[in-house]
Amino acid sequence: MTICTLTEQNTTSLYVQLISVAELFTYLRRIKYFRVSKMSQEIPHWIPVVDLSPIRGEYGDITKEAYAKVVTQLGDAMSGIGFCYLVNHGIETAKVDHVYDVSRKFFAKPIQYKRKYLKVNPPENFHGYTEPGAELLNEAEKNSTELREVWDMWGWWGPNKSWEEACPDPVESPGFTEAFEALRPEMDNVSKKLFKLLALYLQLDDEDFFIKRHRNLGDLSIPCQTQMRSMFYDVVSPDAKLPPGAIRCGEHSDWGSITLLFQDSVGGLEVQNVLGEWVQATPIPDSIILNSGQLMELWTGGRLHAALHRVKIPESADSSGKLFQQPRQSFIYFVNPDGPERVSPVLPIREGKEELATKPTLVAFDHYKARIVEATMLGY
Ligand SMILES: O=C(O)CCC(=O)C(=O)O
Ligand SMILES: [Fe+2]
Repeated sequence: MTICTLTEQNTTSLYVQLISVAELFTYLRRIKYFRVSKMSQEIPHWIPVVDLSPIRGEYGDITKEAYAKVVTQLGDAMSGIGFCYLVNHGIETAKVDHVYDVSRKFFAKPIQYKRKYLKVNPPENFHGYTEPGAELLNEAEKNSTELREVWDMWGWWGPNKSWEEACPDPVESPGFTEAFEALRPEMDNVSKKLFKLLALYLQLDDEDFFIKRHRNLGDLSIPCQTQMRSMFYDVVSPDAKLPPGAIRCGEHSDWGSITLLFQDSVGGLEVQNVLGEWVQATPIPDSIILNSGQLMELWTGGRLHAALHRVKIPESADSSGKLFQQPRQSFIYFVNPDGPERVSPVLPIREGKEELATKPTLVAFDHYKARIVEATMLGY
């Protein structure tokens, strides 16, 4: 009996010595994944594509039968890797292209021009321009440098500067503000449909649970931190000395309810799956990438998890064999609950997400402000 036990122990320790620490880590995560994943049959090694054509059109016109055609696919994706591509989402391509166009023109302007629009009064208000390196989404890597520059278009305006004062000069940047504003109702419409689908998937008692907590969608008078964010990742010259830990966007999870992301064809976005592996979010033309944020994770007891993601600098060989980086443009609609909303789990805590049970109830406004302070300590 004793000999047998010793032999087992020896075998185990020998095995542990033979496999690398990295393999051990992956192995442990895998065990944990199989324990936590009762809903998804597959290990998420890719980002699923969800076709929204059954629910094209106005939120108010979509039937239960139409939602039923999409609900499982969307919900499985969001409770699996936590990310999916939305195709046939019905958002007008011309409006999306217009935002790309005005964004590229704005970011191409001299830094002196862009600095006129630096954010005033964050975290109370987060509208305006952010210089490269001034914001750090990866709170754990305080010494890294995130190379993106950002324009944030706050939705609710509150007691701050007037809209006209805070937006780029209409002569210097014609159509800039209008492009974002034209897209906003479209984003609100698709967001409401997604909230309906998620509530149906999760079988919440009230299928309008999320809708009721995002009345800011379509009503700009409601205090909230829903925002559009346009991001430009400039070319880095092959000979440039990058600061240590330079990355386009450090690993992080988003802060709010859901995120809708448009990216150009350059790529570089990666999503971490439950095994700790980085999965490429390869650009799919005309798609939107959807993911859930920290408040959605908390609300759903971890059923919809806020996956870590990052944007690496893509490198490819040019004719001289040097590495070069391509510029990249993306933009996001970050959907957040109405500001005073108090968020705590409404579903049983998912296995593996026990830490959520220990979190205090978060007030949407306070949570977002705390995240802004954390991310912007360097730059403002
Ligand atoms: O630019 C991207 O593709 C992603 C940026 C991002 O994840 C963020 O700003 O939260
Ligand atoms: Fe993000």
